[in-house]
Amino acid sequence: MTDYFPGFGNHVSTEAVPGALPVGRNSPQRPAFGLYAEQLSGTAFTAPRHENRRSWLYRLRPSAEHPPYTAYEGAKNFALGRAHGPLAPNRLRWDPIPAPIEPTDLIDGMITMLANRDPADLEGVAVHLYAANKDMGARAFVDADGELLFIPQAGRLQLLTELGRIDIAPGQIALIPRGVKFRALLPDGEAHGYVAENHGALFRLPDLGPIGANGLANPRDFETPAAWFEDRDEPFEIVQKSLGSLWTTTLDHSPLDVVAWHGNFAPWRYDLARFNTINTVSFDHPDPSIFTVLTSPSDVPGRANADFVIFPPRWMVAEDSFRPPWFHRNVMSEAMGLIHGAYDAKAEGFAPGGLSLHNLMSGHGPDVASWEGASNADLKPHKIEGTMAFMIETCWPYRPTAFALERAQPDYDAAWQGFPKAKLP
Ligand SMILES: O=C(O)Cc1cc(O)ccc1O
Ligand SMILES: [Fe+2]
Repeated sequence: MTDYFPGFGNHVSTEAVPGALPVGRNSPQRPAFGLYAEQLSGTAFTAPRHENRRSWLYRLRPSAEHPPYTAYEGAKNFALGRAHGPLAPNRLRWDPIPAPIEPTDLIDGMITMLANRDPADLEGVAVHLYAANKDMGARAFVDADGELLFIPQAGRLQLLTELGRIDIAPGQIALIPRGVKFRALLPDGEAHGYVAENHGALFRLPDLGPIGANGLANPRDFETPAAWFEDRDEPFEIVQKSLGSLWTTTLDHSPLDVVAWHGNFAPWRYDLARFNTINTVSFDHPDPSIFTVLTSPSDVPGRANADFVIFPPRWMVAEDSFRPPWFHRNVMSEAMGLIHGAYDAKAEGFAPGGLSLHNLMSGHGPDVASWEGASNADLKPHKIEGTMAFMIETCWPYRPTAFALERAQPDYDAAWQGFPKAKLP
C-alpha cells in the first residue's frame, strides 16, 4: 500500500477501505457504508483555480457533531498573545528551552515566542517552540488560525492527522493545514522543535525566475500521506486554537475517522536534505532569498507574509568576498532557529533549539569572532557541513510574548561589541 504520494499540491485520491471513495461525484446521495461527505476548504470557494485548495473527506461521523467549546485551561504558554506596550528596537536571542519536568504532550508543550498580526486579519505568522515528553492519547489539536509548519529539532514526531499519518525526524519538516485535526506521538519519548503558524496565504513553492524549471525545493520531494483512520469510540478531547485563544470540547469518538479523501488541501512532509541549494560561483554573498523553501505571499508583490528559508550544508567558493552573511539592516523581520550544528554568522551563543529575532531595521550580521575569522580566512573552496539553520522572515514586525521577553539572553548585544575602527589613510 502507498504510504505517501509524491508531489506538492497535487490532487490525491485515497481510501483506507476499498470502495469508500465515491467515483465521479463528491457528494452522492448515500456515500458508501453510510460515511459522511464533508468539504474542507483551505481557500475561498472562488479563489483562482491555480490557488484553489480543498479536499473532500468521507468519515464515520460528521465534524459538525460536537458539543460547545469552552475555554481550555492548559498550555499556559501557548497562544498568549503579544506583549503590549512599546517594544524596544533591540536584537533578541534565546537559549533552548529546557525539557519539561511534568508529563507534557505536544499541546501543553507549545510555547509562543513571537507573533505579529492578529490571526483574524488572515495575515501574519507566529513562531512557537515545543518541548514535549508525552504522547497525545485521546486528544487532538486543531488550529483554525492557520497552517502549522513543524520543524523538529530533537526527537521524531508521528503526526496522526485526519488525512493520514506523517513521520518526521529532525531535518524533515511537516505541514498541517489550517483546520486539520491531529494528534502527535513521540517515538523517542521526547521531542523539541519549532512551529511556524502561518495565518496568511498558504505556503507554496517560490517562483524560480531565471533559475529555470528546476531547483531549490523540487515539488516531487513533498510527500502527502495516504488515507488512514482510527475507529475509537471513547471520550476524546479536541483542543482548538481559534482567534488567538485555546478552546476545548469532548467527543465520544476519535475525530481521526476519515476513511477516504480526495483533493489538494492536505498535510505533507519534506526532507530538507533534498533541497537543491544554489549559491554564487563567482563573488559576493547573495541575498538569502536563494535559500527559500516555502513562501506565503502578501498582497504586495515580492514582499512575503512569511518565507521559510534554510541555511543548509553547501560549498563556499566565492573569491575575494566576505563569505558569511554581511552586516545588514532589513525592512523585513527575521526570526532564526537552529536545528543542528553551528551557524556561520554566529560563533557563540546561538545553540541548536535556540531562537533569535532581528526585527525590522535592526543592525545585525556576523558577530565579532565570525567577522574576524572570515576576514582573514584562506579563500579556498570550503564546505559548510553538519549544520541546518533556518529563518522565518516576514514583512510584519514581530512582537515577542511576555514569556519570551522575560527569558531573552541578557547580553546579546555583546555579540557585536569590540569591532576595531576603520583606519583612514
Ligand atoms: O541575519 C541572518 O543571519 C540571516 C541572513 C543570512 C544571509 O545569508 C543573508 C542575510 C540574512 O539576513
Ligand atoms: Fe539578517
